[in-house]
Amino acid sequence: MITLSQLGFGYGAQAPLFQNVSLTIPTGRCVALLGANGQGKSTLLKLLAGALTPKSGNLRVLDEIPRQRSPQLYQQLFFVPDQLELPPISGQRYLDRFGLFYPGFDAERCAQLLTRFEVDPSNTLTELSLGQCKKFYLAFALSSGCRLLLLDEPTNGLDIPAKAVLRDWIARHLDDEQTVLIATHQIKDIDASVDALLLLAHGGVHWFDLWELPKSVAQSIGPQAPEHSLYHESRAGLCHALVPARGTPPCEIDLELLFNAFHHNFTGMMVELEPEAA
Ligand SMILES: Nc1ncnc2c1ncn2[C@@H]1O[C@H](COP(=O)(O)OP(=O)(O)OP(=O)(O)O)[C@@H](O)[C@H]1O
Repeated sequence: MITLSQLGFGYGAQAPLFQNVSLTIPTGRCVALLGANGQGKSTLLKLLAGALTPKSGNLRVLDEIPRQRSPQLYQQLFFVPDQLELPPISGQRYLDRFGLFYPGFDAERCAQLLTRFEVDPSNTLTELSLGQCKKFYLAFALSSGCRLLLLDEPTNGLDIPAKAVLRDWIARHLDDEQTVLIATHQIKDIDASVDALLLLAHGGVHWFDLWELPKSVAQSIGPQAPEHSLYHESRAGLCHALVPARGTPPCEIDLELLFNAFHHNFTGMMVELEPEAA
């Protein structure tokens, strides 16, 4: 589905953002792309979408080289950027015109989503609020039938009901042939929907399969950090810790805790949890 081999990229003369990154993202997964500000989340999505050219290495997306921007790839790849610029036409006209480009576009599903998002497609796109624009474009993306959806901060500007609609759609309508990559700082908005993480930290890209993770790590909450804690932090007077699983029944891991552990480059944690490449 997506393969990065020895990928390198940096802007101009700036220090490289990615160096020798090799990774495979399998088909059918819903992946949260996490990283502190400036770690390269949007850049990675733009590389995958063919908007930027790698400086070294190889990148393949749906068996294509994204930078070649083939119509075959773009019929199956939908990129929702953080900032949208839509033309001064009605939403319906936009869908009638650009929906034709996507063989799997489902106009009925799009209309249903727009109703659930409470966006009227007869309105002119340039007259929509930021959140309404986001909802419109997300409804288009989610009903495009594309095999790869790249969503950059999709919940930014969305109201609370719309976030629930987004989560529900991902849980119920994503099929085995579709992959979703979601760059976000709002992991709690989508944590129930994702089944893998890509963490950008310390110049590396770390893959976590959330189906596999509970086999190696567990979470404990108590008055103090357990002796074998890999990482812990205090929240409202209680200590939330990540500990080696050691045969304990699998439990849900707080993804913010996991992110913080990596962000603070807790060396023991990195050694214990460094995942196998997918
Ligand atoms: N067009 C550009 N030209 C030069 N540098 C850029 C450009 N776009 C991004 N950068 C730099 O590349 C780095 C990564 O930017 P990017 O937007 O990919 O990070 P991000 O992880 O998405 O950040 P954020 O969480 O703040 O959205 C930043 O240091 C940024 O300043």
